[in-house]
This record gives sequence, C-alpha cells and structure tokens, in this order.
Amino acid sequence: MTPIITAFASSPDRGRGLARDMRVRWALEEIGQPYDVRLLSFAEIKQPAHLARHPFGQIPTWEQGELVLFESGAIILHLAEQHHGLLPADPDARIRAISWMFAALNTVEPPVAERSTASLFERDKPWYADRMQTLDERVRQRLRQLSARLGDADWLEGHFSAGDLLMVSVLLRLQTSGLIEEHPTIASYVARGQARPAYLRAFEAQRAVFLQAESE
Ligand SMILES: N[C@@H](CCC(=O)N[C@@H](CSCc1ccc([N+](=O)[O-])cc1)C(=O)NCC(=O)O)C(=O)O
Repeated sequence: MTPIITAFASSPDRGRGLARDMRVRWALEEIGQPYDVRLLSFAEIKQPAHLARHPFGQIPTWEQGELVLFESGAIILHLAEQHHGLLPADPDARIRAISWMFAALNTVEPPVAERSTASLFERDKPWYADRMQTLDERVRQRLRQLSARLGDADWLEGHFSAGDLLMVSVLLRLQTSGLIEEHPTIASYVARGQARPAYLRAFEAQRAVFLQAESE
C-alpha cells in the first residue's frame, strides 16, 4: 500500500526544502519507496481531520494502512527499521547512527531552530542584535563540536545513515546565516548530503509543489 505523507500546500519556505516534509521525502527517496502527498493549507492542519493524524496540528505525518505516525524523526526511524539503506545492519553501528538522529533533533536543532525563529520574528525588537549574538554563539558551539567529531570523514558513522540525513536537514536551516561557511568541514558535509541523488529528487518534488501553488 502506497504511503501518504502530509506537506504544506504552499510552504512558507518558498520551495527551499526547509519544511520538515523534505527530510521524510529524502528518506523515502533513499530507500526507493514511492509515496503520495496530502497537501494541506495552514487552516486545514488545525482541523479535526488532521489533528487526528497529528496531535499538534503540524506536518509531516505518515499514513500507511492503519498506521498513522507524526514526528519526522519517528517517521524516518520507522522507514529505516523497515528498509535497508538508512541504518547499518551491525547492532552497535545501528544504535550509534540512531544516537546521531537524536543528536540532530535534540542537541543541534533546538539552537538552530531558535535562531531561525528569532531571525524571522524578532528583528523589530530593541534587543534583537544582542539576542542574535547569543543565539549565533550557541549554534557556533554545536558546529565546532560537530566539526571536531566529523573530522575528515564523509559521514558521522562510516556510511551515510539517517543520522546524517537528519543532521544535514537541520544544518540546512543555517544556509543563509553564514555560520556554516565558518566551518569548511561542515560546509563540505552539508554539500555532500545535498549532492545525493535522493536529496535532489526530494528537493525537486517539494519545489514543484511550491511552484505549482505559486502558479495558481
Ligand atoms: N518536531 C516536529 C516538528 C514539525 C514542524 O515543526 N512542522 C511545521 C512545519 S516544518 C517547520 C518549518 C516551517 C517553515 C520553515 N521555513 O523555512 O519557512 C522551516 C521549517 C509545522 O507544521 N508548522 C505549522 C504549525 O506548527 O502550526 C517534526 O519534526 O515533525
């Protein structure tokens, strides 16, 4: 049965692949799993029909038969458990790669998301400059630590995994901040992820949705 994900009918990221359906699309492309997309407006994601899928009224969600999931990390973990290509078979290497999934979402994404939100919604506040300096430094600390661990490796745990998919997806929200470029190792890592054919297919698919919405 073909799975169905949810995504914005017209994403505020304007087709730049920053909304979190993009990471689920990327994972689906990595495992070669065809999928359908239920496109929802901002109003529809708050309606009962979607709240039944997602208690917080967000995208993405995942539906396949009776199974309905929310949380992009959980959806990707489910895909990785059900298919080859996103997690190593070796049990120790597998849990280390899963650790990087949690690290991406719990340790790196919070300062990145907080900085992104402040940059979008707090520019008019008198304390904006000071706050951004603090937020930039929190992000820089994580980039320094990640760069130190990655070193000159291509991926965080040997081969590409769902840990890298989520880490690159999180880091992409920094793409206009200039912070990635301060760490050449991280900049190369992100570019390596974006060069993957599966990423490119996922990116084009989400961008086509935005361009279609713009043309209507
Ligand atoms: N923890 C959840 C978070 C899901 C989430 O934040 N969904 C957002 C869209 S992706 C977040 C996002 C939105 C826009 C951009 N952008 O760059 O424009 C980037 C990321 C959403 O539905 N927001 C609507 C709401 O909360 O009412 C997950 O990982 O699935």
